[in-house]
Amino acid sequence: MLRRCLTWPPSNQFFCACCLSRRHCLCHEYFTTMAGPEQSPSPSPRSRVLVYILRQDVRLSDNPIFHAASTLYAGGMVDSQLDANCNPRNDSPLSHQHTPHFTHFLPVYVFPANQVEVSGFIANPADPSPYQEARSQIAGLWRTGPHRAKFMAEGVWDLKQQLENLDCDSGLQIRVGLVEDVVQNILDWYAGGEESTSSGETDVVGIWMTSHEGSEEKTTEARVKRLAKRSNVDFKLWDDEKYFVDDQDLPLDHISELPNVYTTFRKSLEPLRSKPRKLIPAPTHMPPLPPNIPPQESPFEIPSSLTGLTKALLSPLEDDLAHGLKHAPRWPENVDSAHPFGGGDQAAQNRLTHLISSGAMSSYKATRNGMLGADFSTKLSAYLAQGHQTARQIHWAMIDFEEGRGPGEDISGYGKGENDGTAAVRFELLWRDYMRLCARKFGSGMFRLYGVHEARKSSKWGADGEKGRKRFKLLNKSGGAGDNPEKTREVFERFRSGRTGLGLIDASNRELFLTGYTSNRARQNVASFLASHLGIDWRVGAEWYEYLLTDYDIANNWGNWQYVAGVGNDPRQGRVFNPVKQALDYDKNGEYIKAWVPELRGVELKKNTRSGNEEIDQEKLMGLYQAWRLPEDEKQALGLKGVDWVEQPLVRIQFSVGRGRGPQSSEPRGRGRGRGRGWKGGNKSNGKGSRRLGNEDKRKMSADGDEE
Ligand SMILES: Cc1cc2nc3c(=O)[nH]c(=O)nc-3n(C[C@H](O)[C@H](O)[C@H](O)COP(=O)(O)OP(=O)(O)OC[C@H]3O[C@@H](n4cnc5c(N)ncnc54)[C@H](O)[C@@H]3O)c2cc1C
Repeated sequence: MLRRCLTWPPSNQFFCACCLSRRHCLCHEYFTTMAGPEQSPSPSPRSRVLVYILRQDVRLSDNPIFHAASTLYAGGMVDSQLDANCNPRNDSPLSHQHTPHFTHFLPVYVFPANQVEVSGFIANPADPSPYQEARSQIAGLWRTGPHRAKFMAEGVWDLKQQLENLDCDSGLQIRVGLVEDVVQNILDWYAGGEESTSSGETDVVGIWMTSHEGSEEKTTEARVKRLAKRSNVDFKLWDDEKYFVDDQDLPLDHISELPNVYTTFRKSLEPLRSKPRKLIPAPTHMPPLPPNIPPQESPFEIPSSLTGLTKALLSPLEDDLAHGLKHAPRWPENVDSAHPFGGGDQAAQNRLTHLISSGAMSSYKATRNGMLGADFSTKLSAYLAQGHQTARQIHWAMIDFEEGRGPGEDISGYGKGENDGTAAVRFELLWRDYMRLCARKFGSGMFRLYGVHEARKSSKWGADGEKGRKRFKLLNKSGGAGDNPEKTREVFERFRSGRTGLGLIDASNRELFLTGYTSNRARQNVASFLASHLGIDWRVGAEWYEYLLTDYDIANNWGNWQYVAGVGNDPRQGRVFNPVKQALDYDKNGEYIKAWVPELRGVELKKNTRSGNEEIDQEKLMGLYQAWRLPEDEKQALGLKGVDWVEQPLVRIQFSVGRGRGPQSSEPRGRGRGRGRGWKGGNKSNGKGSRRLGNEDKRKMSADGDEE
């Protein structure tokens, strides 16, 4: 049943009315040429399946593999891999000579059993799971918590529906297990293994996947490659297209040349606006799924609805949602999540459109250090992390605004080129690239206690990576600083529960626990507090974030944690954020702390001046930032007497407002990652002496550059 093409593919050609193929069509089992007349049926050919293993590239748009599969199947050239100047890329991983001829395309998304707990997929609860629980190495926490699990499920389901809606027999298979086990199962099944019944007519001709910077993910890639080779199947690892500036356009011959300072890296690429490559169009037609598809291997079963999928992911976690915490945070009244967004390619595009048309993108530079509400920053991180969206999609949407196309006509700056907000977003997207490149450069050094210093063995950290370095308290044994691991575990529990006694830290940790999100400003303070004020192994903090963050991203999380902990690529080693000073700068009316620590909502901050005006009572504000400083009668009235985090805070920071820089006059100057706001040498946990910024500190702060 061949028809002449009217719209797609280009006219004067023929295509199969069922699957729209212009080439080898199995719907009616004949082979047709692109423009040739209808031919008589030939003997039934074997199906030739190209398998696409998806990980963090769960989207149809700007996806090189979907695009290539669609284009090649339709007999076209993969011509849309364009560089920033619209020139065809000469680095496409596809050459037509090396592309396997395929008749069917099998996209498979795998929930990897080493990272996501999959026991909730076991069909018969009496059956044991063949996999260990997906827990972190040091603190034994779940690796994927409920917020991200739900977001991932939504993204996968969205893609599945998009593929099914193309109406060309395409779709997405969902599997659980180790990626290599899933691949092995597919290969065995099609090779006619025991369990297959009607699969003998099919050959797997290729396995494609997108490369990833994580060391664990790299191991998976190597294993899949080995399996493919063993089965004589073509394996192709596609370049990651998720960079803002494509990694192939960097002025580096080898990753070892990546500068150890972000500023140097950024300067080598400016102006950033001119660097990203063009988008890859979303396919409108895909090759069909194979007629027979290997089932999920037992004992697991894949649910047939999004609700079922989410339930299977969440059920093992729900057994202990408090995660062993005696005082797990509870959702306070009258506060909204800053990140109420669902997962998926469509949701990502909607969010992006909202940011542009509401003006939030243009005002980003001014608002990005906020902590309350949905629009102070983009909240695109989770979409980027799961590959529901690419950085260059954000870039090109901003270009449209800057050049006066698309939404946002009413917003100031429309059609007037790059503005402070859009430039600042590009700046952050490049930070994200940089973290990914650091992950590539330092590999497993990202996860070591002494981070990249251990990997580098820098002289600063001692030629043997040991000498003169700061000691961290460990959870399982003494870290060498006379610490007691049992006590460290208790402190870590109070940290996770949002009961340290430091308002900003507790608000952020409670928000994170309950919503899966906390702002960049808060993250910096929390990480600094754990690593420097509490002196605890920063990696357990990173694991805690890995568990809870919806936007968890291996490079961004581990890279930022080690950066703030002073063992990463920070030119200003040893900075410490003062969470009281930071609260004064970024939560000067205490709204954020009151939102997430409801026990403190009753603290009355306003007082009348002699002239009858209202002003913030500085002493009360300090009591909000550290509740131990509240007057005794107020503690009594608020029911805070005897509460551990109020009366025995983990750290007491002596800090007072003065020298003309009271909160009303203190406008935040720094833009992030501690720049200008960090507090060097800040752990005053012994409570001795008042800490004010001396001239030396101020000098260093302004000289320290302005990088975020
Ligand atoms: C200790 C710590 C842990 C972090 N863990 C993660 C993580 O697991 N996943 C993650 O995506 N980000 C992480 N970040 C970076 C940053 O906090 C988040 O990207 C940001 O808060 C997400 O909110 P947003 O999308 O509104 O960001 P925006 O401020 O709107 O920024 C736009 C985008 O730029 C990128 N970006 C922004 N800040 C950074 C940064 N400091 N480093 C790298 N990329 C950045 C993100 O992709 C973000 O979506 C971490 C930061 C710290 C200090």
